[in-house]
Amino acid sequence: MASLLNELPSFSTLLAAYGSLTAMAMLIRTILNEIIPKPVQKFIYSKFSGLITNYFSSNFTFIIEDRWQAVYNETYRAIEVYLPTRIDPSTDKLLVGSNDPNNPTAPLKQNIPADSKIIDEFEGMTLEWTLHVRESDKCFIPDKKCFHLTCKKTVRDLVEQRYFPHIAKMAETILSKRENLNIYTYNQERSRWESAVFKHPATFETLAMEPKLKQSIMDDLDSFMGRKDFFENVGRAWKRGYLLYGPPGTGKSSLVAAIANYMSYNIYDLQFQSVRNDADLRRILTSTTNRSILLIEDIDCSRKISIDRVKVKDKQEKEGDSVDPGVTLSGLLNFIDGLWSSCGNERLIIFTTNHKEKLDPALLRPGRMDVHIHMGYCTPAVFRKLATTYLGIKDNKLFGCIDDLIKNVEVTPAEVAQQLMIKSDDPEAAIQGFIEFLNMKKDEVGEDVIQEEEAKDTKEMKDGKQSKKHDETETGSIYLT
Ligand SMILES: Nc1ncnc2c1ncn2[C@@H]1O[C@H](COP(=O)(O)OP(=O)(O)OP(=O)(O)O)[C@@H](O)[C@H]1O
Repeated sequence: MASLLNELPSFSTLLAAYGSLTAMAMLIRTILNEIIPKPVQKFIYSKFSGLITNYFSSNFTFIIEDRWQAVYNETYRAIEVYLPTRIDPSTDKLLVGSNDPNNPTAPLKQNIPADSKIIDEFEGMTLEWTLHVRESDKCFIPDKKCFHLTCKKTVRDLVEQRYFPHIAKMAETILSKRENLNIYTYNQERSRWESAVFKHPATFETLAMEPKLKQSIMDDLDSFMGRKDFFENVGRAWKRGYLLYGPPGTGKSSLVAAIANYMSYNIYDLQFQSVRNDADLRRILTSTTNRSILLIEDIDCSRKISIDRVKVKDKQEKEGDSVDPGVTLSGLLNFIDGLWSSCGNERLIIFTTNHKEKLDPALLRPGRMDVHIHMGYCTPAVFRKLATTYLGIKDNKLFGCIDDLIKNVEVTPAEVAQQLMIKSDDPEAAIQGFIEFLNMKKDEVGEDVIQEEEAKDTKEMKDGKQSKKHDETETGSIYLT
């Protein structure tokens, strides 16, 4: 032991060695500082420290962004639905609010604010969630959102195999039990869909329509709903396109509401003015969810979509490739029945128009919109349904007289409803008032016009053609392409 102590360097020798080493290190550091630029030093340091932290850290982080390549990320969507159900009382921050204008006292909805932590427990694992939002500096590019899920490295596989499928399943259950439907509108400034609670009272029960027409629409919807295998087997995208056309006030919007209520689908109401171009349209459409209705109302009024495609092409040729054609019909059709149509399942696409004749023929080609539904003027059957709804009566001695008048006067269900509502507490007076209204309308149109119509109808009958007024304009019809 004594000899070992003798062999150890003395304290002064150690001190001297330490001094020289320190001086050498400082010299090397000064030389490196001189030679290596600061940004490179920083980079090397961050990589080095990152490696050390990763090596020694026992945590693993999954990052789930809102979009996955070209489409909305379904995993992100499931987390968005599931996570608010895991908010516990210890949370120190919460987003709260309501989007139900019909019910201001409805229970507050809760959501997760950016950068705050949510802890979830699953099968003995502790999982820490944070929502990160990166604000976009360009108004037409949406903010980037992502969830970070941090867990122990040791349970990473378990999280992938058990926890994520659990979230997907839970989200589906939550969505299937949702009490309210939503209606979405696209906010161009914030580049995102924004929702409000959709509580429209229209149902197939309240809708006044020719019974056969109504039944055939319901049958068509039934044969669409829940038939994933059928659509797969016949090689079609699980989508259905409806074109509703007819004069204003014949119930096109009411039918859309009735369909949404019948199917329990949310509505995405798209105004073409808020779409810049086809790329924008594709991004907007791929951000909609399954089991929903994409509604484009008054499609004939969309200046952009009805731009003559030949004119755009001419302009492009004249002014070079820089001309942005905006939204083109082909861009829209590509989503309806082109290659992009297979993105998403169980979707209805509904266009409405007051002027079918103004639509681009490409949209009307067989197979494009699967079903064309004509919403026509009031018929005796439609009147009776409205009388039952608004006056609570199924029959009246004056109904025969109304039937005769209705066959000769173009009156919309909206007009009928309005008239009947005036005296809904006194059915007799309401019926009398309605007859007066019909007579007034008849006089306005003028006897000679009616005679002209009748002469035309008779001629068409003689020629073997069907009367347009009775076939389409009045009664409504359904046409499967
Ligand atoms: N077929 C109908 N059955 C019951 N109510 C109807 C019907 N058609 C119209 N109405 C009543 O008239 C109102 C207006 O109808 P709606 O907005 O559905 O017509 P529209 O065809 O969509 O009109 P527009 O083309 O102007 O948008 C509705 O709120 C509803 O009360």
